[in-house]
Amino acid sequence: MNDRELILKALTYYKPGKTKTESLLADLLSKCSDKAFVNNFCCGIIRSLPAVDIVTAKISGAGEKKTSPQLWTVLRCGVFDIIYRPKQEIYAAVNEWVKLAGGKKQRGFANAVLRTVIRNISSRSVESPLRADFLPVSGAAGCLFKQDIFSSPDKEPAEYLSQVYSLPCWLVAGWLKNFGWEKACAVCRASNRKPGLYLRPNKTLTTPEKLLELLREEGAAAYRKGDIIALEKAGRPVEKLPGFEEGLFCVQDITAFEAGLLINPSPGQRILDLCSAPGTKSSHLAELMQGQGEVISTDINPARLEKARENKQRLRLDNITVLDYEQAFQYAADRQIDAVLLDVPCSNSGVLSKRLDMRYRLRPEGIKQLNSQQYDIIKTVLTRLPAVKKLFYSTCSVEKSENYGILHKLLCELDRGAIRRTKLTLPSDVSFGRDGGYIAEFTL
Ligand SMILES: C[S@@+](CC[C@H](N)C(=O)[O-])C[C@H]1O[C@@H](n2cnc3c(N)ncnc32)[C@H](O)[C@@H]1O
Repeated sequence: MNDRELILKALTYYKPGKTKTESLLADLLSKCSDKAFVNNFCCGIIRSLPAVDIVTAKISGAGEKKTSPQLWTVLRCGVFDIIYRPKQEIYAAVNEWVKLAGGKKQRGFANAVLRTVIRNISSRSVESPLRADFLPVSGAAGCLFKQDIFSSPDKEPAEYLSQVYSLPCWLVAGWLKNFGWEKACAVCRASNRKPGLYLRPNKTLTTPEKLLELLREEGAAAYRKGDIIALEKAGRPVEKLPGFEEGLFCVQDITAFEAGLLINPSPGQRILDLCSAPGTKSSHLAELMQGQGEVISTDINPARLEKARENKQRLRLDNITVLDYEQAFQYAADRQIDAVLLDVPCSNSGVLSKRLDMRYRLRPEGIKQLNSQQYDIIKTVLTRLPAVKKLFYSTCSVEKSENYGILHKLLCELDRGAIRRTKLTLPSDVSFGRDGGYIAEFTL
């Protein structure tokens, strides 16, 4: 099977929100020949399926229910190639997909639909303001159609953004309410970008300069952004990069890195990281403490906590104590704790570009459930470790109810304590991009 046949086979049975994209991709990548093409194509199309389906249905009159799964997938792949890969020679791309449509009748149908889509496009790559005949693809550039395809951004802004960026309408409506039009558009764009990969050098073992040199010597395309290294092209899995086994770096986005800088623990302090797995923030705190003091690292999920143990070993950070959940509370109760970090489970709405499936799984009820889980995690600390006075609460969500909303509710109910500092970062696609996230320091 060639790469397109493999993609077609995998995507024919893809069910948004149900199929596990990670396993789908892992399986595909183990069989294909051009890994970068297959990975980019599949991630791109999975992110954009609703927009692709709207274009296909509107222009051709064809619908998912009226065609076989294989034929519908051929149309999806063809439309995606036409719109989202504007550098591709258009008819060559279409022909490749048409060939895979099945018998003569199906091939004729796919050919007719894809050529109708092409005829309805005035430009595959042009900068335009957001309009009902425009589908943004990358930054301000996108595909301009000869007819209106989407809702009017002026009359139904949430509907429009939800359609062109393939995001749930209720989620976009919340962003519009909380951030306004410009910022909500930027969050939508960032949620659909191909995410950048950043490495945090382990400063107890190396420096950003030395790590950069090592990576470049081995052929990786990388550059420094302050203390972080942006990896443009690794050419291999992260675990195979030079310095990984030796613990010289950890994969971490700039936003999560800045959360560690905000916590800024001093050497000699003792910090409890209660939701620590797989240990990325724990290791950053331990590094910032220059190998002194102690980070107590635990998590309710033992399998995930094992990853934190592995990371501690790999990064050679002796000032991290990884303990099972119950054991960690007993250990912490007998010691002075300077601060607790609660990097709680969340909707991931700030990292949708990385969590490909999340946009199809998110529901308002799900966020309400997370809210009570988030609240309960803080309450557990207050009940079980009453001597703790300083806490950091963080998420990779940009939803108000998961961030400020939780802390506000808590402090109102307690009628004591104060929020000292907060930092909300919206995801961005500007210069290599960054995740969205929230961190707050509060005291009791
Ligand atoms: C966002 S992840 C943490 C990421 C981690 N801080 C890092 O930087 O690598 C949230 C974690 O919270 C854990 N978790 C969920 N409920 C919890 C609870 N009640 N107590 C402690 N941890 C919990 C999950 O198992 C998950 O590993």
